[in-house]
Amino acid sequence: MIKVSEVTKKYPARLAVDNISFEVNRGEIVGFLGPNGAGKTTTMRMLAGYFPMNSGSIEVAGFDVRKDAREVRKRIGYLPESCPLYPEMRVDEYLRFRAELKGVKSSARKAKIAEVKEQCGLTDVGKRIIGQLSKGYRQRVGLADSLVHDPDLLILDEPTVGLDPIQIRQVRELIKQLAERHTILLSTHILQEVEAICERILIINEGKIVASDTEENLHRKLHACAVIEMEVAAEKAHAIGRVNALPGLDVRNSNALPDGWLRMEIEADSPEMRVDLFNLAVTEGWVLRELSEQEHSLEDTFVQITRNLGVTP
Ligand SMILES: Nc1ncnc2c1ncn2[C@@H]1O[C@H](COP(=O)(O)OP(=O)(O)OP(=O)(O)O)[C@@H](O)[C@H]1O
Repeated sequence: MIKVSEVTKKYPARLAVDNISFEVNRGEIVGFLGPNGAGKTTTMRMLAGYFPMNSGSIEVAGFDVRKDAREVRKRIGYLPESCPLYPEMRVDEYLRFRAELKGVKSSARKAKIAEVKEQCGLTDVGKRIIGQLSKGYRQRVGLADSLVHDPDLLILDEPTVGLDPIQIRQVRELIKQLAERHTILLSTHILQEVEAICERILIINEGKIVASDTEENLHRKLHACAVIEMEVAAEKAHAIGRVNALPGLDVRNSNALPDGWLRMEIEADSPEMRVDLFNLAVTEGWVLRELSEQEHSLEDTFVQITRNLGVTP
């Protein structure tokens, strides 16, 4: 659905996108992640045909963004970061205007507008003035606008930025529903958003694509070893010495707790080494009250990927 090949974009004082290539398949929901200034918005604007690139090529549904801009725009629904709505217009009026501009046939316009309003939960606010709506509702109007010409592909740039937690949840639910019928590329720096919505993650950092995989695979690639948390009733120096004496296990943090308990964070070659630790506790006669594998969050993974490149997100 999207094929980006060796694309570069330079601003006068900054190389914003540096020779990136990636693909998005039809039906996929891909999260486009990156720290501030990484190049997400610039890439999305180029994809939507709003920004020229310096070199490389972008195809959307087989059409070249530069040569067949009209065909590409027909197939893309683009929700920019700050949605340029007309605040003095009423919702219905605005959607009619946008549908006309996007070439929706006049005979189909009324039904299409009703459909996207229904999809975006706007049915009751058609007569309201956009500038008087809450930010969450304005965002829905932006989404309805991006859908009105029935595009195959949705490009959503930080769709929940500035919304309150309830609105964020509603917009996420809406995006999930849209994902049933559309291919979606969604930029965000909110990691929970990616976890909640996306099937695959593209990470961009300093204008370069540094990772592209499912969340699970990214975790697996980055965290080949495991961290095990263990709490035992044992004397600190002795217990650490005994754990470290086992091959493939290394105590990286320890904390003596009240009542003689000791908490250890142990790096292990594999999570299965919890069995070795259990056997050690039995042999040593330690009372054991916790033995668990630490979960890696997407945040850990993201920080590690960007830190590996010498950048703090
Ligand atoms: N119109 C512009 N002129 C000059 N430099 C720009 C322009 N737009 C963006 N930049 C710079 O290009 C780089 C990439 O910006 P971009 O907005 O694409 O990043 P982003 O990943 O979307 O960031 P954010 O998460 O903060 O929105 C940044 O260093 C930014 O300052």
